[in-house]
Amino acid sequence: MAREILGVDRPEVLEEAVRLGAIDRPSTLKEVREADLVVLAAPISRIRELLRKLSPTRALITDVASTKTGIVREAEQRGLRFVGGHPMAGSQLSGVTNARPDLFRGARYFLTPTEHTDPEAYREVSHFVQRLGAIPTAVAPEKHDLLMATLSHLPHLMAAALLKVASDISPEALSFAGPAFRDLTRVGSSNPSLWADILAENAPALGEALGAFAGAMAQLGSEIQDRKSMERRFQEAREAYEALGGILVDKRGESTELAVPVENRPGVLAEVTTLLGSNSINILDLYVRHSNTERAALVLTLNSEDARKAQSLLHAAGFGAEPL
Ligand SMILES: NC(=O)c1ccc[n+]([C@@H]2O[C@H](COP(=O)([O-])OP(=O)(O)OC[C@H]3O[C@@H](n4cnc5c(N)ncnc54)[C@H](O)[C@@H]3O)[C@@H](O)[C@H]2O)c1
Ligand SMILES: O=C(O)C(=O)C[C@]1(C(=O)O)C=C[C@@H](O)C=C1
Repeated sequence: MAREILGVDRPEVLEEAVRLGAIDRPSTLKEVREADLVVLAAPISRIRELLRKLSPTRALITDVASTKTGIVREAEQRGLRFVGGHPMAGSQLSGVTNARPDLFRGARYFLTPTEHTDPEAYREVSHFVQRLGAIPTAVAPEKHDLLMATLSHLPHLMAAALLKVASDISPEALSFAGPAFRDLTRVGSSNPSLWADILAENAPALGEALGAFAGAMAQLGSEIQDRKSMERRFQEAREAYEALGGILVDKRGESTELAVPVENRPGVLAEVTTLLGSNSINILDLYVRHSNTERAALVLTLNSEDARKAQSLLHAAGFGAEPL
């Protein structure tokens, strides 16, 4: 039987989703109660409301919300066939126009089963996640929320705080900011109502994370004139940074990181990406390693066969390109 993807949202969102090919046709909550799989991708407070509106149903339901404990509890209280989910992918952008088919490729995707989760339901959702190109990772809902408090929610609060501190200096202070400030504050432009929802939902765990952060800042503050201990702190920070998980590339296809040193000039990123794209080389992940404002290295993650091809194409075009 042919698969059909239905969407439920405001009419203008559904119209755009059909135009982009994200859904086959608009639908209603009543109709999706009969679906094989329902993915709830609304703000957290709306997801709780949707769980209530969908009950009772035998459909397998999952969600993508950034916090898990409250939603999983609500679904279980309603006796729904539910497996909580949370993709560690996305951006500060929102709305269907920013949807991308490759958004989840290589990303970690948390699933939060509990002792009440039907193993068959878990297998089905896990299979769905793998079909999106993501890597399912099981974790208990409470542990998930504790981890996210530090790894996602605290950085969003920090971005808001940094932007406020700089804006308070003087009206033009922000216009003088360099790459470090920009890197640290990107998520400060995230959707305000979505983030108000996420932060309120995870307030207890976030309180702990904020306390730990305030303690760490106070400690650093007390040591800033002690060069030895500052050096040790930055050495520790550097080692922790090296251990950061980035995009998870599917281990079935071996991958290689290629560093491409470039000058900071208009169009340089487009030159590299167009060269690779026009030779059918897919960039699995990309980040910029800054050294100063004149030069930087583009670090490209490619599958190993593509990396060899990319290296010779880049050399022929006058770029350096060395595996890391
Ligand atoms: N943006 C990210 O980076 C990211 C990453 C992982 C998880 N999430 C989670 O994904 C969820 C959605 O976030 P987003 O960034 O995609 O937001 P978004 O604003 O892009 O999309 C949310 C959509 O939900 C719709 N909606 C709101 N109430 C609804 C209802 N009652 N019924 C049907 N549709 C409704 C909105 O009209 C909108 O189209 C949130 O729970 C968020 O925590 C976001
Ligand atoms: O990259 C970003 O802009 C994000 O905010 C993505 C991000 C995060 O890493 O914190 C934000 C919220 C989601 O729940 C998952 C991922």
